[in-house]
Amino acid sequence: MEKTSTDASPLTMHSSEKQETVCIFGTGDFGRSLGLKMLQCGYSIVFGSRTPGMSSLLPSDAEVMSYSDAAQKSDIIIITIHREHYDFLTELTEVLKGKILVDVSNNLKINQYPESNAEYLAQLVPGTHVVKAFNTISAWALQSGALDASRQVFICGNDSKAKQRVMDVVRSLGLTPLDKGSLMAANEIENYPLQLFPMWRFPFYLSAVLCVFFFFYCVIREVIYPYVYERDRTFRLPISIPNRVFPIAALTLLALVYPGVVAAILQLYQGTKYRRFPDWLDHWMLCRKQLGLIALGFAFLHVLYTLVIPIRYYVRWTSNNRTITQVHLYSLVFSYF
Ligand SMILES: NC(=O)C1=CN([C@@H]2O[C@H](COP(=O)(O)OP(=O)(O)OC[C@H]3O[C@@H](n4cnc5c(N)ncnc54)[C@H](OP(=O)(O)O)[C@@H]3O)[C@@H](O)[C@H]2O)C=CC1
Ligand SMILES: [Cu+2]
Repeated sequence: MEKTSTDASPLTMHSSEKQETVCIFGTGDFGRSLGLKMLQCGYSIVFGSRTPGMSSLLPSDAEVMSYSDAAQKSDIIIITIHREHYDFLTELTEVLKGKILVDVSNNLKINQYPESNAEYLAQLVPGTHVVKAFNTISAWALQSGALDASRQVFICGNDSKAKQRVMDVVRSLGLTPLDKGSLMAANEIENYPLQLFPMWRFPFYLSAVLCVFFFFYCVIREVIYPYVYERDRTFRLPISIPNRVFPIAALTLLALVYPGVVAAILQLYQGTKYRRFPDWLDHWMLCRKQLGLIALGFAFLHVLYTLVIPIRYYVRWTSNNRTITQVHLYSLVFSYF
C-alpha cells in the first residue's frame, strides 16, 4: 500500500482514513515515544519485544508481541534497539525478507565502529531494505513536542522506494525528511548528533583569538607603555580596553560574513564555477550565520560597556569634587588663622 501524504497535512490525518500498521522492535525509551507519536498521528502500532507480557508503560492502543510475530504484521519495521543487541535479528532473516528496516541507532563516539550501524544491519539481515532515519530526534523531544528547532530527519538508504515510504511516515509525523542519498551516508548521519554545535566551533575559536589578540595589543599600548610615568590605570583593564576590543572583533567578524568575494576570486582564478570549493571555503560559507550572530553579540557588549563608562566617570567626578571642596574648605579655614 503506497501512501501519498504530503507536507501540507502533517498531524491532521483523519481517523476515518485507514492508516497502515507499523512495527516497532524494542520497547525502550525511544520505541515507546515514537510509538506514541505514531499512534497520535493515526498509525496502528505493533511492538516487538523479548518479554511481550511484561511491557508496562506502553501506549494502551498498541499491540505487543514477540519479535517474530510482530515482524509479520507490517512491512515497515523500526528497530529501536542498540546496535550491540542486533545479533538476534539474524534468526529472523526469513521473516524479515523484503521488509523495510528503519535503523534509528546512535553511537557513543564518532566513528565508533568500522562501518555505520545501518550498513551493519544491512549485512546482518540480507534481503531487507535498510533505511537510516530518526536518529537526530530525541525521545524527549518526541514526547514533549519540543521539536521546533529540530524537525529535520536525515534519511538515507539504497532502495529508493523504501526510502520514499519512510519519508512519507516522517512527513505524516509533522517532521521534515532530508534525503542524504545512499546508505553510504549513514556514517555521516550517525556522527551528526555527536558533534556539538558543529557550525559554531570555527566562529567561536576565531572570535576568541581576535579578542585575545586585540586585548593584549591594547594592554601593551595603553597600560604597559604609559605605566612608567602615568597614574592609576586599573580601570582601563576591565572596561576601556574590552570596549575597544569588542567593536574591532564585531567589525572583523562582520567582514568575514561575506566570503562570497573570496569564492568569486577563486572561481575567476580557476576559470570555472563548476568546481567544488576547497573544504575550508566550504565550511566558511556554511558558518556565515554563526559568524554574524557572534558579531552581533560583540556589538551588543560594546553598547553595554559604552553605557557603563560614563557612570564610572560620574563616580570619579563626584569623588574628585568632594575632595576639592574639602581642600577649599580647609585652605579657607587655615587662611583665616
Ligand atoms: N533515547 C533517545 O532519545 C534516542 C535513541 N535512539 C536510538 O534508539 C535505540 C534505542 O534507544 P533507547 O530506546 O533509548 O534504548 P533502551 O535501552 O531504552 O531500549 C532498548 C530496547 O531494546 C530492546 N532489546 C532487544 N534486545 C535487547 C538486548 N539484548 N538487551 C537490551 N535490550 C534489548 C529492549 O526492548 P524489549 O525489552 O522490549 O525487548 C529495550 O527496551 C538506540 O539505538 C538509540 O541509539 C535514537 C535517537 C534518540
Ligand atoms: Cu563604537
